Amino acid sequence: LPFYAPGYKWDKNDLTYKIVGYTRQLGGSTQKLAFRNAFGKWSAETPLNFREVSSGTADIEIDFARYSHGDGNGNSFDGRGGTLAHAFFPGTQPISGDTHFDEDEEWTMNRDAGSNLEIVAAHEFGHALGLGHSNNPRALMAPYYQGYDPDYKLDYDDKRGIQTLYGTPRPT
Ligand SMILES: CC(C)C[C@H](CC(=O)NO)C(=O)N[C@H]1Cc2cn(c3ccccc23)CCCCCCNC1=O
Ligand SMILES: [Ca+2]
Ligand SMILES: [Zn+2]
Ligand SMILES: [Zn+2]
Repeated sequence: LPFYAPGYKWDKNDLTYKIVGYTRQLGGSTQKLAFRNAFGKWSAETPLNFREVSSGTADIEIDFARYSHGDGNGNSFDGRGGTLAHAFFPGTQPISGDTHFDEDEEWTMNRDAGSNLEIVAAHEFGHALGLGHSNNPRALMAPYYQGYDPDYKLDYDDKRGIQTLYGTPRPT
């Protein structure tokens, strides 16, 4: 079970997220839905709940940025292609859990072109919850974007990693 960052996890099940910035390439409601669905993949396998907030601070802050954008030297984006997005592991820093998307990518939804925002978001949120990369090429947490899949889902590997951190859903 080496596929998660040892020690980094949230110590609560109710997490908040805030969409700080949007891309101009997709409608705002499309982006909200993409993030909601991406969080839903993880909440379906754990006791975690995600709530969007529009003011104040949140555990996970989502934004789009390009090249150097103020979160440390090694974290600059690189224009179209290359790195698509990145996220910070859970923790107590303001940047902990934050997720950034490279604005220079072609962000798409529901079509086989560019980079699918929901799938990339689901990968990044895995990091924001404490997962590292998987060496299973079929896993969502694999380090390479696997292209558009209208029926993408968590691989067994992803479920095993997240449940190691947070356990399984609790009966309501
Ligand atoms: C998993 C994904 C959602 C997030 C990861 C980054 C990541 O792990 N974030 O948490 C990502 O962007 N991986 C690169 C890895 C990568 C592939 N190449 C690269 C060329 C240069 C730099 C990086 C890459 C070859 C060319 C293809 C470039 C376009 C696709 N890019 C990738 O798959
Ligand atoms: Ca890029
Ligand atoms: Zn960043
Ligand atoms: Zn990653």
